[in-house]
Amino acid sequence: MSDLGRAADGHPERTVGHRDEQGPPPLTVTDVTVRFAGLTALDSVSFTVEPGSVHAVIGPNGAGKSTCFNVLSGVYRATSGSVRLGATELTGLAPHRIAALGVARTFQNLALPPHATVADSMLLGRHRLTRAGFLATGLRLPSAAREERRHRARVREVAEFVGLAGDLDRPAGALPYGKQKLVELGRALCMEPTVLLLDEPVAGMTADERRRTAAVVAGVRDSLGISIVLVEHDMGVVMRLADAVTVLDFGRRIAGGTPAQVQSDEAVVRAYLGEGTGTANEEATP
Ligand SMILES: Nc1ncnc2c1ncn2[C@@H]1O[C@H](COP(=O)(O)OP(=O)(O)OP(=O)(O)O)[C@@H](O)[C@H]1O
Repeated sequence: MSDLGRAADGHPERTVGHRDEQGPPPLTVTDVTVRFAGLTALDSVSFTVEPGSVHAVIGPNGAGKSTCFNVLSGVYRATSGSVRLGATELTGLAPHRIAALGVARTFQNLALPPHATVADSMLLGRHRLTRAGFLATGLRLPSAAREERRHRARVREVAEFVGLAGDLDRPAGALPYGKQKLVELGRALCMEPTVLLLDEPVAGMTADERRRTAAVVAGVRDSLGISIVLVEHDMGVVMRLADAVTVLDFGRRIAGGTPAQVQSDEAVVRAYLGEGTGTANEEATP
């Protein structure tokens, strides 16, 4: 894969890179249904994540967002329907196979090794790209050392992109929460994904951290051309970042379109009002 693109904060010195000419393939969700012992968590949901776009999946509590995320990442198996990346069927594949096909994810709750440095945490993302076997690495053969140097250089580039260049040698667990979330994002980027699945990336963050993270996510799309699926409660971030929005309610897709379209959609407003948390645009300014 190519160099990283311009950093999300628009840092002028960083080079703009390009992904391959064709960009990532579309991620197509078709008629996905998930049932848990009598409860239909997703009911024939379809949407397409266009290449290089941010596609948000929103909805009131219990709407099926997490279930949808878990189907895309392979944690849950759809009862019926399909998920395809380009022509490749992802339905029923194990999470590591889906990751190996270029669909990386972050977690809603932090999933970092507590004492590892930022660099080592992000290096974990390079695992599937590592060629040297255990033996070569264990024996510290020159080929393995060369490969590790290459991966560490890449980790540095990614760290710079997400704004963590100054934190590489610090224990990830000692960083402020917002930065720890960026380490997770960086680790996912280190996998060189074509699609990034973000599970509530700004949950629990301060306003400043939210803004910074949103800028990094926008940079991932704009500079790297990676498609992003964003499951997020923060409407301000969704409305600012998303190119397209799918709205779920009680497991059904009740609306889809641009942020402006879904914001004024009656069914969407009703769904959010029904939850008693206000309208979909209540939190429009993060
Ligand atoms: N593993 C499971 N077993 C049984 N039921 C589940 C499971 N996971 C989710 N559900 C149910 O499926 C429905 C959809 O839940 P889901 O967590 O996908 O919604 P959500 O939109 O992510 O909600 P929230 O915003 O509260 O996180 C809910 O009724 C939930 O209780």
